[in-house]
This record gives sequence, structure tokens and C-alpha cells, in this order.
Amino acid sequence: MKRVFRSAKKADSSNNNDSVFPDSIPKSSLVSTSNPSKSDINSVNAPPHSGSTMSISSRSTASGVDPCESARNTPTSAKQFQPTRLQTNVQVCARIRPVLVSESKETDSFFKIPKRRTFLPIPSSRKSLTGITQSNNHSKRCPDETLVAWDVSGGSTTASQAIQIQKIQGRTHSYTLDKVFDSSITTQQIYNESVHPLVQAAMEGYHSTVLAYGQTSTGKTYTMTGTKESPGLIALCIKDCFRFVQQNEEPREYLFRLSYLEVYKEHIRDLLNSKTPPEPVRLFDGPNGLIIRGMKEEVVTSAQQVFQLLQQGEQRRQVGATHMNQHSSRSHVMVRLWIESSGGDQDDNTRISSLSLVDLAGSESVRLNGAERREEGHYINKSLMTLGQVVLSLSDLSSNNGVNKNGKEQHIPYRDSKLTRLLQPSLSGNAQMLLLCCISPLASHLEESHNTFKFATRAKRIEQKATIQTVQDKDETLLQTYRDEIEDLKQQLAEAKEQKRQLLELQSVSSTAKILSSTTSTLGALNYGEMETATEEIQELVEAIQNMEKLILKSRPHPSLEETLPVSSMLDVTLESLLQSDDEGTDDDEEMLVDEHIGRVKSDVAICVKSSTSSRSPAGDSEDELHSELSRIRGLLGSVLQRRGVVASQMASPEKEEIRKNLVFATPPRLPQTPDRSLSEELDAAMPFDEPIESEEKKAEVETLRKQLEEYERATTMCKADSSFLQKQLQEKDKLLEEVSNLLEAVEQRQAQLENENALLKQEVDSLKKRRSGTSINRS
Ligand SMILES: Nc1ncnc2c1ncn2[C@@H]1O[C@H](COP(=O)(O)OP(=O)(O)OP(=O)(O)O)[C@@H](O)[C@H]1O
Repeated sequence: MKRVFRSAKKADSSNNNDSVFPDSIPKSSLVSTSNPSKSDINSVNAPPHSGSTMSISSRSTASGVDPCESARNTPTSAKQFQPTRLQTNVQVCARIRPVLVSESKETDSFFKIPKRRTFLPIPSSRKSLTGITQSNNHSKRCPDETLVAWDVSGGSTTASQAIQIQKIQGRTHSYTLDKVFDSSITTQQIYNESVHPLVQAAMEGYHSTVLAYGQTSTGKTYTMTGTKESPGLIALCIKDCFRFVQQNEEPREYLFRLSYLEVYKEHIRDLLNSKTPPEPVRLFDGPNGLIIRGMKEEVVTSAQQVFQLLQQGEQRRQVGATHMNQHSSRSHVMVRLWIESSGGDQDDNTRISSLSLVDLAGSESVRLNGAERREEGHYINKSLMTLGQVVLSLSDLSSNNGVNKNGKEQHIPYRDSKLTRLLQPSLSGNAQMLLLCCISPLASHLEESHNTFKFATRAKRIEQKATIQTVQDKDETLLQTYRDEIEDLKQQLAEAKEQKRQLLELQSVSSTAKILSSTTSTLGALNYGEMETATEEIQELVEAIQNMEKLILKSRPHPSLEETLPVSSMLDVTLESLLQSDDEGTDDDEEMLVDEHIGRVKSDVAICVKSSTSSRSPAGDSEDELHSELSRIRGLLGSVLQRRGVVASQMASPEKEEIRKNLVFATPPRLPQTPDRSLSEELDAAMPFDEPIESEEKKAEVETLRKQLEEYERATTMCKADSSFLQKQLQEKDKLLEEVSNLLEAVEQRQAQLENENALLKQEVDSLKKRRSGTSINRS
């Protein structure tokens, strides 16, 4: 009678301590579901797992904001989360990295400010710009604080700033961006200032993208991936997404899916897929946008799980040494988190949005590297050039109302590279986007920095009108699929429990019949095999439901498995059978049942405890609830084990004694003789609240009384649980007794009937015998 059900499978992830992603967790605590069948085809505009049939409607548009206002909110509490104020243009920021130790020899290439010069003074508070003072090994203070390549005017907290390139010849260029972060600003500060609003937008249902752009060795990977000491934007974003769920006061359910891709030499590789050779990932145009075929997605339930997956993917990435960067990224990388959310069963408004975090490979001079690096550099530069053209066309489009200078519809060359095709949904307007340009402080890199700023100012002109992404047919979402599956499993569980209850009833009737008469026991022998299967099935179903429920994250306590399926339900079933079995069978049977039930109770308790802890929502149930559930379980167990203890000791079997000793939970302590109230009174008398206790004897007395009180309180709690359990059992027993007496009555009636029949038959036999003897006399 095994049922077939799909259960969430555990991710096979390994832990690598070298990860820069924080808080890696042990393999065993991971639960994730990869859904290759569903994620095989992914549409980027539509929910990716559902192929091309999804239709998406746009709901609302917002515009006109102070770009910095929302950015200033640090992500401290979700109670502060206000609806995101959307940006009408791509946000563009620059980050100037510090001078590295390895570069200090290049200080000659810095612009030396002649002592006589009066313009471009460096205020003492901003001297960090000239040389870097962070306490990490990569950087150090420049030998001469008068050396400078860049000036960031206005400080990094103003909305727009000018960066001036100061050339020895005196030429000056200035660029105005949304924000410029000098080398003293940390990644966390950048996150708080500029990235957090995008994460919030993504959680609210807007597609959001963060793109790190810049020449090689300017700090893109440092900014996006970070180090152990300074986590990158990816880690900060992911953590904030999960924190948002925990802290959001609006009751919503969330489902997160993660994908991790790299574009290497114009090939898209799935970094979550461990298959070798890697499966090809292909792009197609679908009716609802881009379709990505062959990409794996992982359903993720915690930031730690995401970090572990990214860490594994990281090891499959293409990284190599170039003349400028020992660990240069040789590919463009995209981490994408899909966020499905819904307000509950009644809410049709299921939202699907994505948060894309992109670390582009850096452009570089291909001349300076070897053949392999040259080829890679060629592909990198080509795709970046296409990105530049796409950005140029889009910015022209924005300035000319959708037509080019000749009045014709503007062509956007998305298809010219894999990178731009992948970025199309982020660039084409229906998304919030932040472009983070990474800049080298070195004067020798001025040309590239200049190009980066040109790209940045073009991108800044691109208009965007992000809208909340909703799904009309919510059955198409993975969130709804999982919900349906959980309902289905719960249904199966109810059936399995009913089946087990019937088996138990059959057992008790059967054993009663056995007691009454061994010959009339036609109701069937005890079928332990079937019972075992039913118990196993219940266990499997409970675990499957728990695993499925874990995949759906809830913003605040929702009715969980514990409500629909009380933690102790399985325990109750087992205990029921345990107590009923007291009356049945021979000594041998009894012994076998003791073993069997003790084993079962142990495993049920393990499941119940697991269920109590694991089915908690990320928001976290209260510790109190957990403790009270555990003490309830203890009480129940105490009662049962006490009973079993009596049976086992009656059998005087040393093995049974051993089993009892080894049990996890002890039987409840016997009630102390002293009543509760007098104990407290004694304690009060021994330890007046306002008087310090000085005598050692008194201290010992107080300690003994305290221990007794604690023991008594514990015993009372257990007895309460025990008594309600016993009451339930008593009711069951009464019911059974009634059934037995009915059966007895029926048997007695039948017996009387049979006796009557017997007497009649006897009379008939006697009369026949008489008749026969009369006939034989006549014959003779
Ligand atoms: N803000 C910073 N503070 C300290 N060190 C930094 C900072 N930014 C970058 N670095 C260091 O500079 C070096 C190059 O950085 P990174 O590898 O991130 O550059 P990149 O732009 O990703 O290069 P590529 O495009 O070649 O991959 C690294 O050693 C990194 O640790």
C-alpha cells in the first residue's frame, strides 16, 4: 500500500572553507530542490521555469524621485521598508579603488601636483584619495600624499558629483554621475547607499539589476564577490533578500530560485551544473521574451545555501592571470535570484521578479598577454563593445523618443553578443538598474578610465519604467505547484492515518476475540507487517510535507504543518497501540511488542522533535512553544515508559532493563511527599527576600528546597501532560470495554442458543435411539 509522492530532495553540496561567501554551512543542514524538468526552459521575461506560455501583466508604474533619498535608508529593519521609490533613469555610480601594494612602484605615473599650483587643493579630510589607508594587505598609503590622479569633489554622499581628470598638461574632463565613491568607502557603505533600494524593489516585484563594469583590475570582483573580511554586493544582496522575508510584516509567501551563469568566449555555461562536459545553455526568442534552455535552477531557502551553491559554481569559473591581475575573471558572470511571492491562497496577485547581479569581465589590452589570454581578451572586448553600442543606441533612443536621428525606429543590437542578449531584459527599460563603474586610481590607466566614464554617462541617459511583474495564471508558478503538492501530500497523510486507525481497531477486536475463544477468532491474526508499512508511510509523508514546506518561505507565522498535523499525532498513534497491546498475546508476544514499541517510540520522538524544530518558519517560532511541545512529548513518553517499565520489570528481563536505561527520556520523577505550597512556604521562610543568607547550613537548606521545588514543578508539568494523556486512553479503553461486553453478550447469547439447540438435538437423538431400539425388538 505504498503511495507514490514526490519529495524535496537534498542538495548535494560540499563545503569549501576557502569561500569568500560568508557563513558556509554543513552539508547536512541544506535542503534544496533542483527542478531540472521545470527549469529546463526558462523565459527571462516570463517565470523561467514555465517555458514560453506564461503571460505577464504590468500593474503599476512609479517615477520621479530623489535618487538618493531611498538609498540613505540602511537596511536595519523591515518595519522601515517603505514602497520603493523607483528611478526613472539607469543609476550610475563609480567606485575608485585604492592603490595596491603591487602598484606603488607606479607612483611615477601619478600626476604630481606642482608645489606652486594652487588649484585642486587636497583637503586633509580627503587625503585618503591620494593614498589608501585601509587595513587590508592589498593596499597601503602612497609614499607621497601630493600624488593624485583623481579628485572626487563634493564628497560621496551628494547626489551628483564631478570627477575631474587632472592631466599634467592641464586638460580637465569632468563627468557627472549619480554617486562617486572614493577609495575610503567600503562595499557595505556602497550597498547601503545605492544597492539596498534595488533589492527592496526586487522583493516588491520589480526586475532589478546591478552591473559592475570597468577595465581589468579595477575592483569589479572585489566589489561584487568581495573577500571574507569585506563581503561583496552579491552576499549583501542575498542576505538582505532573506532578511526582508523575515522582517516583512505583510503576510506573504516567497519562493526563491537561483541561477548562476558565465559567458566565456561567447558560450554560456551553467555554473550550477556539475556535469562534465557541461550541458550547453542556449538562448531563444519566445513570445514573452528571452528563453534560456538548459539552465539549472536551485530552489533556495537560506542565504547560507545560496553562498554554498555560489561557492561551488565559483570553482567552475574561468579565472586566469593576466599581466594586470593575477586572478582576472575571464568571463562575464551573472547571479540571478528569481523571487516568486504571493499574499496567500486567496491572493491572485502572484509576483515574479528577478534580481540580477552581474560581474563583467574587464576590458584590457590584448597585445600584452599570451595567446590564450589574447583570445579570451578578444571575446571579452568584443562583447563589451557590443554592450557599449547597445547602451549608445538606448541612450539615443531615450533622447529621441524611440526613433534614431533619421527618424527611423532605432535598432538595438542586442543579438550581436550573448552578453547583451542575456542583459536585454535588464536594459530594455522594464527594470531598475544600477551600473557600478569601477575605476583604477592610476594615471597610467587614464585612457581606460576615460572610456569607462564615457560609457557611464551614456548609460545614465537610458530611461527605465519598471513595473511590478505579476502572473495572471498563478498555477504556472513554482510557488503554486509546491502549494498544490503539499495539499496533495496532506491528503495522503490523512488517508494513511485513517488506514492505520482502522488497522488498530481491527487488532484490538481481533485480540479480544482471541481472549474469548481461540476457535472463534476468525477476525484475523494481528498483521504487524501491514501496521509497520502504515507507520513507515506516515513517517515518509510527514517528512515529505516538511521538506516541501521548508521550500516556501513565509514572512510571518503562517499555519504550518504543526497546525494541520500536530507534532505529536504520530506519537499518539503509536502510544495508543502501545497501551492497547498491554492486554494482548502471550508472554512471548508481549516481549516482542515491548521491543518493537520502544523502538518505534524512540524513532517517533526523533521525528516529532525534528518536526518541532524544522517546521519553524524563517521568522522563527517562539522558543517557548518549542519547549512546551517538548515537555508535552516528555510527559507522554514518561507515562508510556513507566507502563512499559512495569511490564518489562515483571518479565524481569535484564535486556529490557538495559533498553529502559538507554532510553533518551527518563520516566517522570515521582511526586515529592511535600505539597507544593508548603515547599514554597518553607523556601520563603528559609530565604527571606530582603535578608542576605549568611549561614552555610541555611544555604544548603535553601538549595535542597530549591531543588525539591524544581523537581516538583517538573513532575507537576509531566503529570499534567500524563493525566490528559491517560484520560484520553481511559476513554479509548471505555470504548473498547463496551465493545468487548457487547461482543461477550453476543457470544453468551450464541452460546445459550447453541446450548438450546444442543438440548433439542440431544432429545432428538434420544428419541431416534429409542425408536431404533423399539424397531430391533419388534424384528427379533
Ligand atoms: N576597494 C578595494 N580595496 C582593496 N583592494 C581592492 C579594492 N578593489 C580592488 N582591490 C584589489 O585589486 C585587485 C584587482 O581587483 P579585482 O580582481 O576585483 O578586479 P577586476 O576588475 O574584477 O579584474 P578583472 O576584470 O581582471 O577580473 C585585487 O587584488 C583586489 O583585491
